[in-house]
Amino acid sequence: MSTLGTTVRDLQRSLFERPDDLMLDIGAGGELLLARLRAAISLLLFLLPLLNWLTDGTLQETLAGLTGVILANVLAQAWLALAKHRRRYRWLPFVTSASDLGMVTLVLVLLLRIDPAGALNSMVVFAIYLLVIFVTALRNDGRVTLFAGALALLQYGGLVLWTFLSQPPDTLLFSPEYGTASVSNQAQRVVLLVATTLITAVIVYRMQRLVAMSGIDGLTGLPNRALLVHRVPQMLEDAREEGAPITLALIDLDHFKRINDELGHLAGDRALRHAVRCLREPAEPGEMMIRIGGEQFVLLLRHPMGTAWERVEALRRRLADTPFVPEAGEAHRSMTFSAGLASFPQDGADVSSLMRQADLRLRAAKRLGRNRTVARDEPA
Ligand SMILES: Nc1nc2c(ncn2[C@@H]2O[C@H](COP(=O)(O)OP(=O)(O)OP(=O)(O)O)[C@@H](O)[C@H]2O)c(=O)[nH]1
Repeated sequence: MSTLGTTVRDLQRSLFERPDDLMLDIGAGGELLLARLRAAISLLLFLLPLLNWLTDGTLQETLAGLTGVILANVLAQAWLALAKHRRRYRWLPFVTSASDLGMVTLVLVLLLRIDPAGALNSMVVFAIYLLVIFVTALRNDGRVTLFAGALALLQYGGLVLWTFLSQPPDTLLFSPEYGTASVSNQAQRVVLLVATTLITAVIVYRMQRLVAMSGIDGLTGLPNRALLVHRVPQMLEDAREEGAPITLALIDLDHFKRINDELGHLAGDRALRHAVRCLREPAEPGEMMIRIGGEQFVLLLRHPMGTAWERVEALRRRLADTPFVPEAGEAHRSMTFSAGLASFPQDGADVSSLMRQADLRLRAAKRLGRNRTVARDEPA
């Protein structure tokens, strides 16, 4: 029961809360993929007015179709340009979903004027509502899925209601090609919209869980090495464009083997969690800590070298002043770390050169007696 409760709470969080930056970055990749697909499909749509003209359609119909397709292409190109932009626009998935749904509703309104029963019974147009909701899963953001589902319900439900209410009483909405549009078959479609929204929301939730599981270290709850490889290069790229400073600190706990040897591996795990709590609890905005393996961590600071050194020194003193208590009543153990710093772009233009430089300085810190932060090259 508690597992079910936890799942429901997690699901709620994934649907209503803003996902973290990693999730949003993955979603921005999905948005770009979708924008490319939309642009390609919009180009293909030019075939429709052409075919209409070739198959003896009226000039008025062809021109109306052409105007619609041009509008779809202009929008698709605008969304593509925004999705490609370096700056991630957090509102973009909401606006593009609304625009896609708006286009479907526009087509439906035009069809309703010609053949109301045919418009309401057309499976092709209705299926596009379902597709638009379904592809929100690529944005990795439950709020976008709920938004698209609610908007589709509002627009489609509104059109159905308006169509039925605007008919004279006892009129049968019938189309020779599409049959009768009845209240019950329209109600089924509304249920289908709700079901698609819920299924898509669950897919988003599962995708978020998978990303979290593959990118988070189970022992400490910190992001793991995967984040260093996938996210930090983009962070450096953004810093380069903005001319913002970034300093990478490579942190290694001192004599950690002794804790394991003397107190056992489980106490060693608790000591690791204790150290991480000490280093994380006063986290500054924009600061990111990654467990890259064993008792080694990378701390990314949005500061130039001098300020970063002061910050890491403050953390070092904090850990040294907060002893680890293995079990209630047992003797306290003092813990310390050594750190090597490298700043971007002076010490390296990419993650591996920054790591190499920070590692050299970390080794120097260990050599010089541990429990210190080294920010310059020391003679070997
Ligand atoms: N309990 C526990 N121990 C770990 C974990 N990961 C790595 N270790 C231990 O961390 C210790 C690292 O030892 P060393 O690399 O020799 O370094 P150290 O003892 O910290 O010494 P210096 O780094 O030279 O100060 C090893 O005993 C590993 O078994 C973990 O997740 N849990």
